[in-house]
Amino acid sequence: MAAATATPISVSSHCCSSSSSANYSNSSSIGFHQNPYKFLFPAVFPKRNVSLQSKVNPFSNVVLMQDGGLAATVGGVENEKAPWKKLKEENADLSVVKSTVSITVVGASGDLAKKKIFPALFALYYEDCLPEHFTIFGYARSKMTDAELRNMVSKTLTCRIDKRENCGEKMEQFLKRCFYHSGQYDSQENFVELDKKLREHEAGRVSNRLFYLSIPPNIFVDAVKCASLSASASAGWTRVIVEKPFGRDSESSAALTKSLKQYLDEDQIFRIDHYLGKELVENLSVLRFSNLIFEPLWSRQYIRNVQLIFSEDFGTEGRGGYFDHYGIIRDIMQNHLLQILALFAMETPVSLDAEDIRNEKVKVLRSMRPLQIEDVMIGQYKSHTNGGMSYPGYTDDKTVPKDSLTPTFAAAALFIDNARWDGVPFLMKAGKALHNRRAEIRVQFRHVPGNLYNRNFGSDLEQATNELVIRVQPDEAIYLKINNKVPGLGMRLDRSNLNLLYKARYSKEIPDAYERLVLDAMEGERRLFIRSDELDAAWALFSPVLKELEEKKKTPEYYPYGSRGPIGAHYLAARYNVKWGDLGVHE
Ligand SMILES: NC(=O)C1=CN([C@@H]2O[C@H](COP(=O)(O)OP(=O)(O)OC[C@H]3O[C@@H](n4cnc5c(N)ncnc54)[C@H](OP(=O)(O)O)[C@@H]3O)[C@@H](O)[C@H]2O)C=CC1
Ligand SMILES: O=C1O[C@H](COP(=O)(O)O)[C@@H](O)[C@H](O)[C@H]1O
Repeated sequence: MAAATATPISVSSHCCSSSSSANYSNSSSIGFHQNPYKFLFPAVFPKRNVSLQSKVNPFSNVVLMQDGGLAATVGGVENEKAPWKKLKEENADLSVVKSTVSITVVGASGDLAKKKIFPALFALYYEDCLPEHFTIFGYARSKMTDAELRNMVSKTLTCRIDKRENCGEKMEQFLKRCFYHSGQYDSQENFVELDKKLREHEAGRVSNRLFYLSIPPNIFVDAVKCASLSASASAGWTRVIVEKPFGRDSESSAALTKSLKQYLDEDQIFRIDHYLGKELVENLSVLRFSNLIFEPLWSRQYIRNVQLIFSEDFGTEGRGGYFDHYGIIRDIMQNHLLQILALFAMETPVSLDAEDIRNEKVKVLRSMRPLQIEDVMIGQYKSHTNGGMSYPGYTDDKTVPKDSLTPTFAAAALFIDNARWDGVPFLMKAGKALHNRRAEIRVQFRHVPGNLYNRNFGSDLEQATNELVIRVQPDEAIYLKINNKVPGLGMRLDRSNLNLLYKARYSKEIPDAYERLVLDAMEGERRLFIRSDELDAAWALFSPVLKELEEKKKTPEYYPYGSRGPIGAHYLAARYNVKWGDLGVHE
């Protein structure tokens, strides 16, 4: 980062309206070797908003310092352009900021690359969120020319930008920056070839390199080794985004971390959990820490239980081979739902800096009790016929063993043994092939003591419970269920929702989680990525029970494809005097 004494050449700008306390200093992520240029050549990225203040006023100023650094302040200038673009327009001296970013999608021929990564990169390009100089390389074993990669990418660019103005033109420009190199994941020679091509495109600029590992986990380490030894940036930073799964238990996860750290420093590793990039998950901290009305209620004193619910209305279609080795607990609970739980339950961090937030998340995870076998139930979907349509069971998938006991559904009760949350059940429920697709957090508050209106609620006091729902997807919303009087001369009570429905409140589309996360990785913002100690703490909670379930060959409770899931989930909740909030008529 520019020295505090450097004189700013005033350039104000704004690009992406994502919040971020991004760190441009590059001081801790500087390639595999010490980088002598680190303070002189930060990557030229559109600086995003840096504080909560900028959430309210989502525009940031980017200041080019005379020593070539970029600094950001929060300002009020509405300017949708990227800093580098603005710099150019204002004829600022760009010679000091001639750096470039090369993004290599390793596993470019695969499902995730097509479905998420290339569309996210294009969306970032469309929104002017990528730096002026960038190159994208696809890398995989499949033989492809640049033209074939571009064709593949253009066919699968079904992103949210599709219908926007100039989309076709932008896409053409974008595709011209995309290239392909075919190679093995364990061949240093092939990565040397990649390095050579990258250098040609970098054309002598200070290069920063981002590798996105979109490959099966068994080849993560090979690819990291080759990228590290043969294709890391010589002057700028090198970072690697790693996709889950990060192991399948504590031991394998620790082994993976150890292997990765042979070639990378911890701060070069960006372990992605795409749920952390979802808008409503990002908003969780804002909701808690910037509204006086919530934080005082955020404890065992007022909260009866918290529910983290994930459901999908499709099965493992096409991913059965992967899924059968992991199951729903590892696929969804140990990562996505637990990450949300940690953000929900952590203490107030010292600041919004990545390390402060991650420190608090680790603390809360380490205060949790490892999941006990009696506090978990598992299910598996079976085939079902409805209205002449027939839906396959999990084991009908050809890539799944016929006798598989892998859970496609699970419900669990977790506890945080600290002063704030002692005794409050945190219930998780996750399943595939259910009746709807949804991810949400439900917070059920305690009953009003000595409620004057008790008799107006009849016998079911549950009806009167206040509930805060944070619907992560679809139809992103935050709503609070309250009790009110029905207008009229009588005294009849009703239950209503105070509803912040995002699509009604905001016309701007919500970016895909991958856009936010890829941009964060390029900016060196680690807040939404998983640190290794977080990962260890997360596995410590689930590994023992996963082992026990497997050793005991616990049979899952079968539920029909498209149903609301197994009955056992209700019994589990009932043990803790909880009713799932997503089942009522007034969901
Ligand atoms: N797909 C998804 O929705 C999600 C995926 N993930 C994770 O992202 C990563 C990539 O996922 P996805 O794209 O679905 O994976 P794929 O199975 O599509 O694999 C990606 C690429 O890796 C190469 N590959 C596949 N199997 C092997 C193998 N056994 N040995 C060597 N290379 C192989 C193939 O490229 P080629 O043959 O050309 O080399 C393939 O195109 C995985 O870690 C996955 O767990 C995480 C969340 C969601
Ligand atoms: O990580 C995963 O997430 C997807 C669900 O992601 P979403 O953003 O579409 O909700 C899930 O289907 C997949 O099994 C899992 O690996």
